[in-house]
Amino acid sequence: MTIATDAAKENGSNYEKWLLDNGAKFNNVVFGQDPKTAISGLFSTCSIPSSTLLVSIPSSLFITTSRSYSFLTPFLNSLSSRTLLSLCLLYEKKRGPDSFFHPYIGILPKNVLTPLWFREEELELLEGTNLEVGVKKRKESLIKEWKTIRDLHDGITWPDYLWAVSIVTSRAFPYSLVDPSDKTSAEVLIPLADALNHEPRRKIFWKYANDALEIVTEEDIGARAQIFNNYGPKKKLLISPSSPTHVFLLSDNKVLLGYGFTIRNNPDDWVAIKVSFSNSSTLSQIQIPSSSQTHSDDSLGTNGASDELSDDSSPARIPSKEYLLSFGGLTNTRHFLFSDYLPPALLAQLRVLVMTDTEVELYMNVAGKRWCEFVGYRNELAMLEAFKELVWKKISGLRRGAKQGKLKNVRREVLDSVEIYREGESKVYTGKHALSYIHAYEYDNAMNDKSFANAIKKIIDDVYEEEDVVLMLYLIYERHNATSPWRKFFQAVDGYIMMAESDEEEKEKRKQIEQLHHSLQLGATCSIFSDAVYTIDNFIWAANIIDTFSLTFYQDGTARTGIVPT
Ligand SMILES: C[S@@+](CC[C@H](N)C(=O)[O-])C[C@H]1O[C@@H](n2cnc3c(N)ncnc32)[C@H](O)[C@@H]1O
Repeated sequence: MTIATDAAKENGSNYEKWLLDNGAKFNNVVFGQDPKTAISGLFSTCSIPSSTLLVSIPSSLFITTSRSYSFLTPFLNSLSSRTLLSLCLLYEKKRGPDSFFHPYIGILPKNVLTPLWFREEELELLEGTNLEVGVKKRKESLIKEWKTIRDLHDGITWPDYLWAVSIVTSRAFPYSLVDPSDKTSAEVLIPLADALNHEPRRKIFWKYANDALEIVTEEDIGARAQIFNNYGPKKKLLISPSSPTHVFLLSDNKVLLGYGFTIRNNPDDWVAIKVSFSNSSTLSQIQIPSSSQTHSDDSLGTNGASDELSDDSSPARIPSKEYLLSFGGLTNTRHFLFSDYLPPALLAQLRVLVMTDTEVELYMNVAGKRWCEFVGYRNELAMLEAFKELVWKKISGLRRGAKQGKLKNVRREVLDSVEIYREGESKVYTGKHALSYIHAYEYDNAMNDKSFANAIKKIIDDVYEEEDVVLMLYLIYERHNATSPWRKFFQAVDGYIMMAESDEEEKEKRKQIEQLHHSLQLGATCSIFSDAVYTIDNFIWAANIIDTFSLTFYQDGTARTGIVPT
């Protein structure tokens, strides 16, 4: 969220005149304020069809490091391009009315509420989130950079520097837009183009032509509607575990860190999650860092993310597992989780992590093209447990952090913004990814089958309370369904018998099942549950399957039971 000052508002008309006098073009577009949020942006004056040029800004209005700023020379090889551009902006600001850019600088916000501007107490609100560690690191590195340049321009204070960097972070465009051959991470400030606010997935196109940046809408815009930019990638990205491109999607961690606002139900939300390997393959040894790394904040363009295995987290201490991981191209332990996307590489890595020695040995001989998609039933269950543990550690960290936040000395806008961010992160962890993976005979599946659900409701009062029984009946029901999607699984476990510890135990189990069978009065109530199919032996079979293959998972904080069939 930017805080527009009165001075900035007053300067608005000067600014517009400056833009027009210097060749900027507005095509049925005006500056305005969103009536609900009071955020300034660009609005249409009439309806605008797709493919229309909205604004055009000549390059003479751009602030770039390629202008001749001689004070930059000693720093060209030592400072980041973002810092260099920040120095140019500060230089223009210090020149006051003598600067050509004075009208532009006058409309820039006095602060940008990214976490770099948070007070100590406000930073506590980030505990347990992806940003917790990233923000501290980012601030430290900025302070270090500031110390190297603070004597320039007759002295640069930390607040001056923070302001300039925040303006660049929240408003600059990648320089490659102006010069596609530029492979550096240089950025450029483009007045007017930076007046557009962000909305995910908006179809807008920027192009550099005739020495000007042109912004073209790729969708129809209604009359007097706000015109949005999409600060994220303009092309649909393939989400691929081996490609870092999906980190360009502007999830709330990036939006908050780079631009100082958050988006409720952001469709582009993701979280970074990291698996650490240790010397043992037991579940308890899975170490999840208290907060996974985050990426450097971003401009209106994109930034890459690098990933390295630290010595500590290297699987090298388990030679055979290390071999399996490198064979499968799975040495990158950082993954990006979306609410509806679970990276296959993460699951494959967890399968390796939880492998027993026997599984490692067997798998070394058979690992082929479909690498680590499935190792075995035991392994699959252990892998899901590991995944659950990993995700639940993150969720409980988020919950703990939410409670710890002290509300004293916390600004309302920061509280609201962080709350939306935390909610988004939590939704990613509790999203459908794990549940869709467990395409199991779980309660919801069963109750989605109408004839089964109707029949069940006749015999069980509280179906939710009796989830296990529903699951047992559903297993038998599906086993006798010729087109069941789980036929392969049924074949694999056809002769499955439960090994009781003793005869006594076996007798006791049988007795309990007989009692259950009797109490349900199945055939008498409903033809679906015919006595010929719902025999005591089939009940025992279903109970065995549940005992062996079921696992508990959590949906919206409630424990549910499911079976992993393949
Ligand atoms: C490139 S500027 C956009 C124009 C800006 N609103 C202005 O008045 O100059 C980026 C800043 O606009 C604000 N912004 C952009 N999109 C927003 C959104 N969807 N919700 C809230 N604030 C937004 C944030 O303060 C962000 O740092």
